[in-house]
Amino acid sequence: MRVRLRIEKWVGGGQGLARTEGKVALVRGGLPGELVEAEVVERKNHLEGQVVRLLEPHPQRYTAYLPPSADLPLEYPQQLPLKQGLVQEALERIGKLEFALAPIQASPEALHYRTAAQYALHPLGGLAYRQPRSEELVRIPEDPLIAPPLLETFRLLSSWPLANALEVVVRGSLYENRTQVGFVGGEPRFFQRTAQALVQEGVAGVVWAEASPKGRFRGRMRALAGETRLLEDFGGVLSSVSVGSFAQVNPKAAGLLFQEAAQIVGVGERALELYAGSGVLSLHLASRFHQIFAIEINREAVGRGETDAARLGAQNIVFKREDARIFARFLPAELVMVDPPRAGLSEEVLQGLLEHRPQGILYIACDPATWARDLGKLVRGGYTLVFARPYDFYPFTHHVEVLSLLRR
Ligand SMILES: C[S@@+](CC[C@H](N)C(=O)[O-])C[C@H]1O[C@@H](n2cnc3c(N)ncnc32)[C@H](O)[C@@H]1O
Repeated sequence: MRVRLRIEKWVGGGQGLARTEGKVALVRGGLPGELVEAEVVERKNHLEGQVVRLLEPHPQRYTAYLPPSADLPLEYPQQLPLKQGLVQEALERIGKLEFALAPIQASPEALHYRTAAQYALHPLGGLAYRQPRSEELVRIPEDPLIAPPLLETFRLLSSWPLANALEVVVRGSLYENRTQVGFVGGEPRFFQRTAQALVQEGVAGVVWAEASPKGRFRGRMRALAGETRLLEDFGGVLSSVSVGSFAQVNPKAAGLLFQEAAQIVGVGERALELYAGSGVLSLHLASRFHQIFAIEINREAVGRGETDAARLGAQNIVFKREDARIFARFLPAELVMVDPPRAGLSEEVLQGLLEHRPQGILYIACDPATWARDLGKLVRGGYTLVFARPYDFYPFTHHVEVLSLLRR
């Protein structure tokens, strides 16, 4: 059904909220203040849909080309109060907490900031994005969100027939000004010659990964050509990254967050970092604690962390390839730092924190909703929220990171 809506505000997940005939409508593709025409369907308690026509666009709507993943087409300065509002609202509505956030930290670059990107391969050649919630592929001629080292790789991959892969992943380093490429799907032998050619063209390394139902790079992987790791600068700490496991995609913005985290945690005997990745945060805190345990489930990330700590002489960081749920084995610790995936903390980790009650909990989050849910439980369990600041790691999208500190 087609309706005319005035978007009142932006809510979690990048949807515009509007009201029509006593009902709430949540629609994608609209910005606060805009008058739009939307195609909506009836859900249990609300309407849901997609903007099909802008009747009165936002005066600061961003009109240059953006890929479909960029769901916040607004001039950069206007994006920041929206994101601040999303986090503040999550804290109040989901966490049931009254707390004034510190002002959002903008990304040092509004465009060309991403050092990692995944694309589908279009059957007619070229790189594509899958439309949200559909299998439809949209060919993308350029990607203004990717950082300079990735631009040449994007161009190379766009011009080559890569029909055997399901997806291609690019990871770059600003520090080295180079990239790695990962092909997902098909068989490694399909990509051998392409991998060698890419390395000849200046790509640092190429890997292949099977299309695993467990997720990207969670199944078999094989190095096809060149190097498997690059060094990246995260706020003055040189840490390794690789195409096959997690690393922050906006190193300049993440570097600012790690630096502020190191300033606010104080000093102590022992700290634990859960969901540590390759331990970049632990490396930032190495001089503040006598010993740090970095707990991470991904073997490759743990391997990179151990190599980084050895290269940087941080002998007091001990990596453990473990599930965060067993963190209590490494207690007591004055500080527990967590940076979980979007789902937030598992019930076991939350209960463990409430039972063992470390003095401080540093919580870094990439999903304000699950962060607010977890913070509500920690505060009702006796912790006080003493600091929280949103960080914009992902300009032109609804995503926002948060740095926060709780004390008991
Ligand atoms: C959001 S990333 C943060 C990584 C790191 N702190 C950083 O900034 O680079 C989340 C990390 O948690 C890891 N992870 C996911 N589930 C886990 C679990 N149950 N136990 C331990 N680590 C887990 C992932 O492999 C990933 O490296």
